[in-house]
Amino acid sequence: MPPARPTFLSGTLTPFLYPAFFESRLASVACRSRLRKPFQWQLRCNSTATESVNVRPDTQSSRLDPTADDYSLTPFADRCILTVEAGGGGHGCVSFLREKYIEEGPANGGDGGSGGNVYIQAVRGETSLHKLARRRLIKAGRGRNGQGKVKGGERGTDILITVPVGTIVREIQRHDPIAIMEEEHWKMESYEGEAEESEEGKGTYRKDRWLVYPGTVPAELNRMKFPKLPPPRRSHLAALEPQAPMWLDLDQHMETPMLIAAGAMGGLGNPHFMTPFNSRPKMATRGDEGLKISLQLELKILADLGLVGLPNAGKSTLLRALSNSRARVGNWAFTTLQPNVGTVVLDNHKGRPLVSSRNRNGEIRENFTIADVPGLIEDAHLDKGLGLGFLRHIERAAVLAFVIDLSAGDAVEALKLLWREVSEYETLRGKELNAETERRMVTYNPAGRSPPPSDEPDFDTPHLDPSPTPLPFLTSTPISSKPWFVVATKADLPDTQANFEALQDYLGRVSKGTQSHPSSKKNAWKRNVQAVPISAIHGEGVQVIPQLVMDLLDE
Ligand SMILES: Nc1nc2c(ncn2[C@@H]2O[C@H](COP(=O)(O)OP(=O)(O)OP(=O)(O)O)[C@@H](O)[C@H]2O)c(=O)[nH]1
Ligand SMILES: [Mg+2]
Repeated sequence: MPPARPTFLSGTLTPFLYPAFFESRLASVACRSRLRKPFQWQLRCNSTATESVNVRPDTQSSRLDPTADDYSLTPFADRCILTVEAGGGGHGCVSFLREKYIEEGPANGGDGGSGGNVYIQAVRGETSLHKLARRRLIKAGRGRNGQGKVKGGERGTDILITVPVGTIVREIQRHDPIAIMEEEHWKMESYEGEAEESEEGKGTYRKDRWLVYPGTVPAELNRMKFPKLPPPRRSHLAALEPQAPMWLDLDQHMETPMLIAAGAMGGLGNPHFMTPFNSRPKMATRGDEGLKISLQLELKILADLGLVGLPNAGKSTLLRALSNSRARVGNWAFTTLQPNVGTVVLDNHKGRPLVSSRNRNGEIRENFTIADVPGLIEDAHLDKGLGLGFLRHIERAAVLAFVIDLSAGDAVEALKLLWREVSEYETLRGKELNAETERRMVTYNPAGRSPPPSDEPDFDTPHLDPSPTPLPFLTSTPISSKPWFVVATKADLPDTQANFEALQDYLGRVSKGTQSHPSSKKNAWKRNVQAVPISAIHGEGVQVIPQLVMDLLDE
């Protein structure tokens, strides 16, 4: 008599889970996938229908059971430090009208063009910051210099930085040349006083601010009377810049870019310095330097679904089964060494969507993303294996799927081990956060005493530090309070059914509250925790996952 059919999310289980079925057909595939490890090959194939299996290991690979060299590696970075620089202004021009019969015409030098602006835009479809991580400096174009015949210089080219939705932009340090010039200007104003004012508002020659007529010799330069420097000017677009220090949470797709650094103003041409006493001024001002800001970009949300599992559990195969990803799959631990983010298309606009769901803004969801991270091992929270970096990625997924290999021993124990690591990490992060809050706490400082030395970032440094200290990692929702479910994989292998039933029974008790949550955290999420049996290698059982993820994303 066949064993009783267990009920699952979709009602009944597909036939691949039945021992009689896989012994005759699927064991051949299992053997092939294990051929790359000699011990397992012997173990497995001794027990099942090995004689009928005549499969050469690397010739019959499929998309879901690829050979180890059939993969594409997508570069990935979830954090980067970047310096953005607004374009500097072009210089003003010193020129005079020259025409037939007008030998010494009036000044006609044009103003310099303003520098290009730097914009940022969060767009759907981007999943990584690796392109920006490669470029440490992003600079907008400089304005062109003014020309004769009162021709103004051309504006510098703007730069648009595109980042994935869910990026947090934090400022580390900034160098604002206009702020420095403004300060200098007001100091001069107050010190010089009226005595200087009466002297025709005379200024002095400064090489960094003035440009003189080409060919002016030093002796002539000493005799030249320079007017007072004009007050520093900011582009009117600077009013649209976010307030300093910048902290942007770009958690939505942006239709239009946002300005983060406005280009500097161009210098003034010589007609600006004409006076009744000097109709042919031989000086113009230089263009201003652009604003420089060091920014730390970090992905707050890595993906909608994060796959958590022991090494070799089948996470990358599951990612391949759900998306078009070509993540590397191999029958050994730590095949995956950096996160792979795949996109599951729900609606390709070619008929009825796979799942119809709307996000919090009411927009129809066309896809969702999955992050396949390297496997966790015992004591991963102590940075063992590939350690803390990957626990940090798990922290940034909205929903978690614990991938458990049904053929690798007690599934409940495996789940408990994973949760233990995750919750230890959560405790560690909590402690780090408390220390950080204490450090930033404002202490009462009675008037008259000098304030304690501050280690806050300096927001107006004369020169930017080329390799600034990174800011602490962002904090997000505690992992245990995220919605989660279990993907019980390799259900096509023999003797996995009892293991699955025990797992389902355990999760039922956790949901009802008769069993403590595997993380042992108080506010842990445990509303109807589901277990989905699948065979990722055959793409069976995975169809229910998109709907389940959509339901949990709406939680
Ligand atoms: N029989 C069977 N084998 C599977 C299934 N899913 C994955 N495998 C095999 O299990 C092995 C490991 O699969 P991976 O997807 O690389 O596992 P992983 O969890 O990504 O491993 P790491 O990247 O090392 O953490 C491969 O040989 C797969 O072919 C399944 O559903 N059934
Ligand atoms: Mg993998």
